[in-house]
Amino acid sequence: MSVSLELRGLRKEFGGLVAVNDIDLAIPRGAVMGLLGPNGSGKTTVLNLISGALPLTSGEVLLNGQPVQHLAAHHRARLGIARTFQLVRLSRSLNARDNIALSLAFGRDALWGAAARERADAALATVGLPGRGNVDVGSLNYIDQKRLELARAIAAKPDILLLDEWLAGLNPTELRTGIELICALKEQGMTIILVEHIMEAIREICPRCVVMSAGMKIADGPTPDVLTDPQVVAAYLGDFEYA
Ligand SMILES: Nc1ncnc2c1ncn2[C@@H]1O[C@H](COP(=O)(O)OP(=O)(O)OP(=O)(O)O)[C@@H](O)[C@H]1O
Repeated sequence: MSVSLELRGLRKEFGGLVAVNDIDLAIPRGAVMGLLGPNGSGKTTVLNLISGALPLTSGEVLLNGQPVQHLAAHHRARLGIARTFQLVRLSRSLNARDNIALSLAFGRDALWGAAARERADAALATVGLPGRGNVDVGSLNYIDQKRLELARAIAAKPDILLLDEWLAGLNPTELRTGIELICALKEQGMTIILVEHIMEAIREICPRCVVMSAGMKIADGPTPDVLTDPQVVAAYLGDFEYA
């Protein structure tokens, strides 16, 4: 399987703080990987460095073998990197369809007008919001706002989907729906990095997990092995007996 995304010596310093400490990682096309770690371990920063929301201090981000770390976020989006944010970011002055259509105009296919609206409606249907294009974003409940944000991310048909705690804040029924939705995207062959604290979801969705602690990668392997790795348990529990 060819490599879709590769990180080489990825490093981010904020002043004296090393938030991401020389991470190496290769994600094959179609793989679904969980990115775990205690609060503040650097997970969101890694997503920001991949998407281009933040400039890196050193290292490389390769998309399908091509270095992209020098490119702006919108350029990387056009090359096939899409993401959701920890806090939902939607435009409340636009309806659901136009939130997606607007981002498609700047996306990889630069779609406008009827073509963009059609693609937007298809994405809404994929995430369980069929026929809801005209609704005001403000009238959507929390899970539907999350669905809409996901629809916007997948509408551009990205190669890589970065989900930053997309399942956080959902009730148990919504969580089930959310997990099934991500599993359906996985079945379609999308390459996904899932930053998540909900272990039930990680176990169900991700065959592979990477764990970060204090900016470093401390584990990478099959999820059942990683979740029982003493070093990972220690990082989560602060139990230095195992460290
Ligand atoms: N823009 C920034 N400026 C300064 N420090 C930052 C910035 N963004 C993140 N940090 C710091 O970098 C470290 C890693 O933060 P990051 O948000 O990547 O962690 P995380 O693993 O995603 O945490 P959480 O699970 O709580 O979201 C933290 O110490 C954080 O305070």
